[in-house]
Amino acid sequence: AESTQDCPQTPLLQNNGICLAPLDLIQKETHLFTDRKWQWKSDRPAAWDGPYDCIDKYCVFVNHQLDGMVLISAEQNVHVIDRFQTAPRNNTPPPTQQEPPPFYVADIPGKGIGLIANRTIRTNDILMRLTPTMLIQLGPHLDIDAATRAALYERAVERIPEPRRSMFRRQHGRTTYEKIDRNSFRMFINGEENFSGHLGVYPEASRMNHDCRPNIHYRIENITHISVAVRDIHPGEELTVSYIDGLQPRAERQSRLSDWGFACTCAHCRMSDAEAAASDTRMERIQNIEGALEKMMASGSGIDPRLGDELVRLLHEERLESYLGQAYTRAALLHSLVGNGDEAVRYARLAREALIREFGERSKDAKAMNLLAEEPEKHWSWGALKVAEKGMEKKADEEDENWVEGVGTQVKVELTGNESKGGN
Ligand SMILES: C[S@@+](CC[C@H](N)C(=O)[O-])C[C@H]1O[C@@H](n2cnc3c(N)ncnc32)[C@H](O)[C@@H]1O
Repeated sequence: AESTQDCPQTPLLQNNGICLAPLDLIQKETHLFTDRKWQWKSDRPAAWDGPYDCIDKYCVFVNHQLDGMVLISAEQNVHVIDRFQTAPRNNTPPPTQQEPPPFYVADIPGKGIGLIANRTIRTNDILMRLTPTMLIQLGPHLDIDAATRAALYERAVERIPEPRRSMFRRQHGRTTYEKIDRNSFRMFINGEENFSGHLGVYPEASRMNHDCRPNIHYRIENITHISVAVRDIHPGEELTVSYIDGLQPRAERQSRLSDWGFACTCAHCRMSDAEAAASDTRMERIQNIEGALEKMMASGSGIDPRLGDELVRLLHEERLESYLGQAYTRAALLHSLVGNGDEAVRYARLAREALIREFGERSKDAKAMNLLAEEPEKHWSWGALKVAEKGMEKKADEEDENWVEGVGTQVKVELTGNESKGGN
């Protein structure tokens, strides 16, 4: 690219009259990988090797304390991950002291391989706690041209130590790119900061097939992937997770899964049309209740705790136990607001348990529900509507507007919550 003839107009790409090809063109033609020195912070974090095979700002790093976890990312993310208190797998008790896993790998008709329970698993049992085999920033996965990306991924996979490399290669998918794309879990390692989005590769967890009514919920805490049972599971049952938002009617779910690359054969998708129609009606009702509750709580008026009871009942009927945390929370708040103390406390206990299962011990909503369960009178919602009603009377008398608005705002903020579900 020495002639200036094809140069773009921008002077930024020119250097002393010589037109430099844009970076992606250079990469496309030469697969120009470079090893680098640490640049972002002067100290190299002790657990990390690299940076290797850099393309633009993305390099390969290896963490030799986390069983050789391979990271493809911008260097600053090494420092983000380095702050996490992540237990390496090899710090788990030696195999002789470990219980054998409560599942085995088997061929599942129509689905490839999957996991089957070999003994009874109880609700809230944790089945797997995994550090990633690989972590890939979304940037290189989405932005680098396909040929360079394929070469980069091959180099990165070569750095995974055995036996994890073979396990990676045994995953579903024809190419390395497909194995990453079809099996990984989307995650954010640094909240909403730039460059936070990553794909986590956890081959042991990826053996779980999809079910629209899963018995396993997963969450990712920092970079640790945790699988928890959402109901009791009997020996011989398949362990399943949901790859999509499960609160959708059958046609919508199937369309999303077909975008994902397969036709779902789970029991819920194979139901008769009559059963599916009844299920879809329940799903519609769930959506309508959710909408009504949002409005109710935002306005702070017309609070009807029976809607909370119905929401919880419908989720149980639909076997959507992985969504119970928020539903129990809503039911607890509705009952608390109107002063139904016993019901509020009962739901708050259930909410606390479900929220810890879904979001972990550090869940803020679980802490709020713990307060409502243990010291209800200290919770903001406790009988608040009665107080608000008194306030309304007061407002009518004294034109005191701010007071009632304050209650409405608080209700809205508490209910919306900011904890989100995990997802592929
Ligand atoms: C993450 S992998 C799960 C493990 C996979 N069965 C294997 O053999 O490695 C996802 C793939 O499994 C298959 N699969 C998962 N859930 C399924 C389902 N409910 N119905 C049909 N195929 C399914 C699809 O081929 C999908 O692309």
